[in-house]
Amino acid sequence: MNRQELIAQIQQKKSFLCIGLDIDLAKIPTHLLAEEDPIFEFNKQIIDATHHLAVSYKPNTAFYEAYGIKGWQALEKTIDYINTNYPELFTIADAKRGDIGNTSTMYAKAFLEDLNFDSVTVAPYMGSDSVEPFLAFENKNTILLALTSNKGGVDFQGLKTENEELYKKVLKTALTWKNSENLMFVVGATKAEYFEDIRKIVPNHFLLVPGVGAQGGNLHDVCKYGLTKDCGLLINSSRGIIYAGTNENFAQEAQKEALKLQQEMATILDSSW
Ligand SMILES: O=c1ccn([C@@H]2O[C@H](COP(=O)(O)O)[C@@H](O)[C@H]2O)c(=O)[nH]1
Repeated sequence: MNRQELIAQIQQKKSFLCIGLDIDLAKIPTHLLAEEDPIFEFNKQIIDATHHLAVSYKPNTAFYEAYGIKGWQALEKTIDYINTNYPELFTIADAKRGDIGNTSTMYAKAFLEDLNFDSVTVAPYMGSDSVEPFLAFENKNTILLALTSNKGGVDFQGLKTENEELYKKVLKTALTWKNSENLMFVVGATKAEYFEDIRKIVPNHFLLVPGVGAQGGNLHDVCKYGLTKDCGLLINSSRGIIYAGTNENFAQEAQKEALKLQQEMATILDSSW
């Protein structure tokens, strides 16, 4: 999917919501455990109930890898289901990969080619040659960790190097890499006070913003400086939406939570566009 298609979808749905599919078998309704593939069945019902309110879905691969081969198969079925039934949706493999060049090429192939996600999250720690194999994929996005939502995110990302914080150095350096137009950046909603500075460095790139909902980040605080003329934001909520209900009505409960966020987003977009 290209940038214009993503922006068109945001405008049409008045939403920049990304729903996280972080499946924990201990948290899904117990009646689904009798299904042959409970993870896929859960995802399918969540996606069917919320696809008109969201522009993106983000399975975090940890929640699939943890269930071995069955988990990986559920991930494959989930991405195939989205690509077949809702091809307009922007898909993110939240895998946080990155390694020496030839290994990164294999990671990129696995997520962007074989599984056919639109994007994958990547850690910048190993530098340019660990990220450029991802950036080489046409019409795909590499979402680089910049300033993460967790408390310890600032342990390293906030360290000053050459008189500026490491996360700023990551943003500036990444812009010099080949195919940098294929970059997006992860910035946590819990770090809203940093968005003004971040937008000065990356005024046009999309930011994937996790941390709204269960982690306590606030949508309006993020939008104050994060929003651009093209929106420029994908706001992720995982647990806050998918585990809103615990019984047979779980998909409807998830839809209600997604609708609340979408309505807030529509108000924000209406007042800024
Ligand atoms: O800085 C980061 C980067 C990634 N994440 C991931 O996003 C979701 C958030 O889930 P919630 O349930 O909405 O808290 C999860 O997959 C994280 O691993 C993040 O939270 N922060």
